[in-house]
Amino acid sequence: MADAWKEAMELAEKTARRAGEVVCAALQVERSVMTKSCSVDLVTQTDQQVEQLIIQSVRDKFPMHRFIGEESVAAGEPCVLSDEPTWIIDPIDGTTNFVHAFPFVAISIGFSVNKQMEFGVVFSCLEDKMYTARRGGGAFCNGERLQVSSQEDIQQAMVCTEFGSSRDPEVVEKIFCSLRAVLSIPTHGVRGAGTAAINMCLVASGCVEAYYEIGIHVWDIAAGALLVTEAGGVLMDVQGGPVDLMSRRVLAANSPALAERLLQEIHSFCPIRDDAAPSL
Ligand SMILES: O=P(O)(O)OC[C@@]1(O)O[C@H](CO)[C@@H](O)[C@@H]1O
Ligand SMILES: [Mg+2]
Ligand SMILES: [Mg+2]
Repeated sequence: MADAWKEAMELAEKTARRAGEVVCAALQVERSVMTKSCSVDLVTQTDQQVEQLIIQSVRDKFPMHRFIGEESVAAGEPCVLSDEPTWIIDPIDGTTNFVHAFPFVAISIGFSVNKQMEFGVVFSCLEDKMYTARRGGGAFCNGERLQVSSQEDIQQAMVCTEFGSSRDPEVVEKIFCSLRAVLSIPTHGVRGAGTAAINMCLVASGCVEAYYEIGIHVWDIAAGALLVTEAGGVLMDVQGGPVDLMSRRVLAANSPALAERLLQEIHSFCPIRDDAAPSL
């Protein structure tokens, strides 16, 4: 049976690669750094330029499709996931890495229909790694099939998480309490690429057994979520139960058992949802 979204997925890969060229070129020149929600929540003109490049490329081919783009939302566009075909875009995941030329920077493009992810594309442009997943079609990196780790023992697991961009003392305390608890299980180690999208690709690749974070946004994880499940992994909320892409909480793991063990150590909290009505 023909794949209704084959052309769209091909466009996503082609556009992610073009966007990666823009990001790599921008790394060679001075970068204009601005801030959003706080002094450490960074954005650059390149983020905005890349998002517009992706949206325009899609609009030219699919004028009726909808968008949830990180920088469009920051500029006041609604963050609403409907049943309509919707492109969920993080033009640069790892902007802080990009500003510091820390070599993990990704373009993340997820595609949803009827609130179900149909494909995900994450281009780690400094590594030249194109991660792709099609619902029911598997997950790949540069054409090589991905499979999550088969490690079942949490005490032999590597876990990814991030410190995030909140510097609220209560949030920082919870992040460090979770970090201490996960490390003290003990696990082999905790790592963070500085981008949720690449952290989820590392789970899908079997390089780490799990990734959790509270504070991410739907555009950080939409594409990576499908990569994880198509590579045989699982997604959960950090307190168990099904993942909610708008909740700003995610736990991705190689197996339900390891996820259930890990969530016992996470000190959770509830950020304002991505789809929450804007405060007056
Ligand atoms: O604003 P960006 O760069 O699109 O994304 C923010 C982000 O990189 O920061 C977190 C790490 O603190 C990641 O989980 C998340 O992907
Ligand atoms: Mg991001
Ligand atoms: Mg971003």
